[in-house]
Order: sequence, then C-alpha cells, then structure tokens
Amino acid sequence: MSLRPLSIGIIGGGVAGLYAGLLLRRAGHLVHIYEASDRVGGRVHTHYFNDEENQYFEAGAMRIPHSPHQSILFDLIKYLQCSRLPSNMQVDLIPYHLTSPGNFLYVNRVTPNLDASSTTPRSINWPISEAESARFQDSSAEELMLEAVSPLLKKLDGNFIDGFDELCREFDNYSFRFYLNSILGWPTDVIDFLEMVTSQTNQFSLSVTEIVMEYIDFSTKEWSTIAHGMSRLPLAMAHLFGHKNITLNSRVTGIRNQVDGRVTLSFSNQHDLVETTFDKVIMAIPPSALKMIANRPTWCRHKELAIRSMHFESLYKMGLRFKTRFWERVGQIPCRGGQSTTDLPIRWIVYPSNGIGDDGPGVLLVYSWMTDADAWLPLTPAERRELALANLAEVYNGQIDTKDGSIINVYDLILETSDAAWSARNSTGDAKFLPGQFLSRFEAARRPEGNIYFAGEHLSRHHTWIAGALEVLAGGFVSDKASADLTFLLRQLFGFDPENDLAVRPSVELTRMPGPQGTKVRRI
Ligand SMILES: Cc1cc2nc3c(=O)[nH]c(=O)nc-3n(C[C@H](O)[C@H](O)[C@H](O)COP(=O)(O)OP(=O)(O)OC[C@H]3O[C@@H](n4cnc5c(N)ncnc54)[C@H](O)[C@@H]3O)c2cc1C
Repeated sequence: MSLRPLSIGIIGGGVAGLYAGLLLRRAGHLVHIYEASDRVGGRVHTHYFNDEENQYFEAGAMRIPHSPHQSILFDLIKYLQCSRLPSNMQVDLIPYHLTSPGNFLYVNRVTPNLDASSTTPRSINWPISEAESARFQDSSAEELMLEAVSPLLKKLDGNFIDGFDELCREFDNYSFRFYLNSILGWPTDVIDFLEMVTSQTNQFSLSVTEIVMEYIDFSTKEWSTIAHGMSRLPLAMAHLFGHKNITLNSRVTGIRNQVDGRVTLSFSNQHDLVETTFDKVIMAIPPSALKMIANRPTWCRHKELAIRSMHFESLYKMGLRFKTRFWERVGQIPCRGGQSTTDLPIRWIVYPSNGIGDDGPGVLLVYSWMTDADAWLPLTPAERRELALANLAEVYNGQIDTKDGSIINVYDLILETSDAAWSARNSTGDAKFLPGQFLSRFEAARRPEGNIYFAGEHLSRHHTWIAGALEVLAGGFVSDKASADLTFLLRQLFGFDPENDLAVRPSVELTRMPGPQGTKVRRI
C-alpha cells in the first residue's frame, strides 16, 4: 500500500537534517529544510584558502576511521558515488594517515622523538612516586590505555546495543579518571601522563562510556577522507535533496503545536518573519541551539533537563598555509601526514593527508579540545594567529630544511590562516557526555514530543562523528533491504505503521506574520 505524503519540516541543514531529508523524500514525503546559516553541512567544514591562481581551495583534516561503527557513513558515500552528481561534487575517498613515522611528542619544551606507542613515563621524565615506579615507568601510553579499556571493550563484543547498555549500567556513572584511579587503582601521576599523551586536558573527566567509544575509533588502523575536503559530503547530499527544498539564512525562532497535532515553525527570512505548518517536524539541531529557541513548547522535566545539561566539549582548530611543506622536510624522519602532540596551547599539530610530497605550499592545522580549546576564546583572531605561530616557531624554527638547506622560520613561511572556535558557534563543539549522562539524559533527549522529533550527533551512541549524526536515523536506504529499512525508520521515527496509519494533508501551508519590514510570502 502506498503512503500518502506527509509534509515534514526539518530544522538544521547539517548531515543529520540532510540525511533525514533524503530518506523521507525518497519515501515520497514533502520535506523542507530550514538552515540558520548561509551554507549546508553544519559542523562538517573545511578551511578555505586562496591558491596561486586566486582560486579557493579546501584543506581540512576531517577523517573517517574504517571501524564497524562507521559503516552507515561508508554506505551513504557509496550511494552518493552511484548517484548522478556534477564533477565538482564527486565524493571520492582517499587514504587518510592518522599517524606517520615522523610524528613526535613535544613535552616540557623538549622533543624526545617518540610517539604514543613508544612514550613511557621514564622516556619523558614524567614524575611518578617511587612506590609505583616499577609498575608503570616503562609502560608506554599505548600499552596502558589498552590495559585500561580491554575489559570494557569485551562488553561490546557481541550485540553492540546490549553491550553498550551493560557498559552504561556498570560504568557510565564514573568518569574515566575515577575508573582508572578507584577501580584499577592507578596513581594520579600515571593518569595525568596517559591523558597528556593520548588525549587532551581534562578529557578523562568525561564518562567511561565516552572514552571507550573514542578508543574504538582512534585505535582503528585504516582511515579515509574525502578528496577536496569533507564538505563535498553535505554538498552532494544537498544536491540530491534539491536546493529548492532548502531555505538558507533561516533561523527557526518559534515552534508551536496546533490543536490538530500539526506543528507550526516560525523563522526569520531576511527581513520577514514567516510561519509554516507541517504534519511533522524534525529538530536536527544541537541542544545548545534548541534551548535558545525562545518560543517553543515546554516539554517534560526529563527532556528539559537533558536539553539543558547534555555536555558538549569545545573544539578549536586553525589551518595555517605555508610557502613550503617544511614539516615534511625536517628531522631524521619527516612527518608525512598524521599528527604530533605537544603540551603547548596548540596541543596537536595535524598534517592533512592531501598533497603529501608536493613541492609547493601546504596547510597544517593546530587542533585542541575541551579545556585546551576554551583557552583560545578570549583572544582576538590576530592574537590567536600570533600564538599559533609562536608555538610552531618554538617547535620548528632553527631546523634545517633537508631539501634546500634553508633554516626554517615559520614567520617567513606563513601565507595565511583560517580558524574556527566551535565554542562560539551554534553547536558549541561536539557532544561528549559527563558521567551518568548516557544513563540519565540519553533516552529522554531522543524521545519524540507529539509530532516533533529530534535528531543529531548528540542523540547517538557515537558522539563526535558524522556517522553518529546519521545513526539516529539509521535506515541504510542504499542496501537491498531499502524498503524494510524505510518501514523501520518510519515506525521508529514517526511512530506510525505504513500499512495502516496513513498520513494526512499532502501540502505545506504558509501563513503570514508581520516582519520588521513588511511580510513576504514564499511558496515552498
Ligand atoms: C572541529 C570538528 C572536527 C570534527 N572532525 C570530525 C571528523 O574528523 N570525522 C567525523 O566523522 N566527524 C567529525 N566531527 C563531528 C561531525 O562534524 C558532527 O558530528 C556532525 O557534523 C554533526 O552533525 P549534526 O547534523 O548532528 O549537527 P550540525 O552539523 O551542528 O548541524 C546542525 C545545523 O543546524 C543549524 N541550526 C542551528 N540552530 C538552528 C535554528 N534555530 N534554525 C535553523 N537551523 C539551525 C546549524 O547552523 C547547523 O547547520 C567534527 C566536528 C568538529 C566541530
């Protein structure tokens, strides 16, 4: 039996909103996306630079591990590759190097020429009490991490959802630091060492569950990225979804339930306030954006608490374009991709995987999370650039370029910079739950409210990944079982039975509201 189409409004043109839109349009519904900014993609982003011919090009370091939990994204990419897309929107995967032999650690103002697999407390003179010294001094950060998470990973070996629930029941109320300290009995010095080498400052105060999920992805050996930048993914999705079905620069500022169960959205469209009524609405926006919508229904206590409290961690990234790829031309083993770790404000130096070995200019990124990211916020863009260059100068200046014999000076080599402090944007960063939040906030946050549904990376078990943003609407519509999956999706997401419970009102209604400079009506 065929479905009568529903009118569905989606708030947010990030990958969660676009994916929901593609699935639902494919199922024959009338879908429209409202996006507050002037572009689709949300947190899928790339840094833009000008090349020698003054053409914009993209350089980013967004990456995808080939872990089993990412298969939904690889399926989507395959689907896009099989679709008819213009040549400048092709979505081609290229290898991404998460590590390279030349990556290094720069701690306490020295480079011991080691990475996480070989760094031990002894190798960097990390102070550990004498009593604990014999047990920990010569264990590498990688070995310690594996020892800590192995018993937890075993829980996820079988059915993932069951294992995840068991992990939560036993350990979600603990921070990873508490687990290491009070359950495993490790001393604080060892925990600090492990956090410094394998993570970012204070990350171990997150829940055990978050760190286990993070470990699964970051211990994956094979990685890919999208040629010409990850933003090709949302651009291709938007192309297939249809740009006429997306309204950019439209921040939704009001949500109202109608007596007949339908939902009215108000949004600002240039100088006008417009209202549109839909059968169903999907809020594919992070909680930080959702709680700032002033005119919306008040939901139950648990939902409101979840929206207020789900923890997001800050992220700060700066792309720096230099005249040469000097990092590939210094030291005994050059950095050809991967990332180096420092204890400076820049924290990680990431070497993108495109253009490795090229003769001309190249881009590297400095990348920090959580407490390390927050510290950049009060600085002006000029001050941030100065600081990043000063940190890079501390690490690189004075080294010899093995290709032309020159002495590296990052101040002479810099061409341009571009940065993003995600704490100051809609999302405020990426979801990273505090202890107990998977147990107490997750289900309430995901639950629909009447005809209003919720989607986004933060509502998956797989935070901070594009795959997580897709997972919430897991339909796998590119597989053979497309229709079965869609039925599943419609049941799950829209709570109706496609066989019997047919939807009403195929069209979208548009009503007027006086705006600051008159009212415009636009047909959708
Ligand atoms: C610095 C950084 C690096 C990352 N690196 C990786 C990586 O390497 N690999 C990976 O897989 N993932 C990575 N991620 C995570 C990934 O980008 C996110 O998990 C994913 O993009 C989230 O998608 P989303 O649709 O849930 O949310 P978002 O992308 O945040 O989309 C929400 C959209 O809603 C819009 N919006 C907000 N409020 C309103 C409103 N009131 N009205 C209308 N529109 C609104 C926003 O403008 C935004 O476009 C990274 C994220 C960041 C920030």
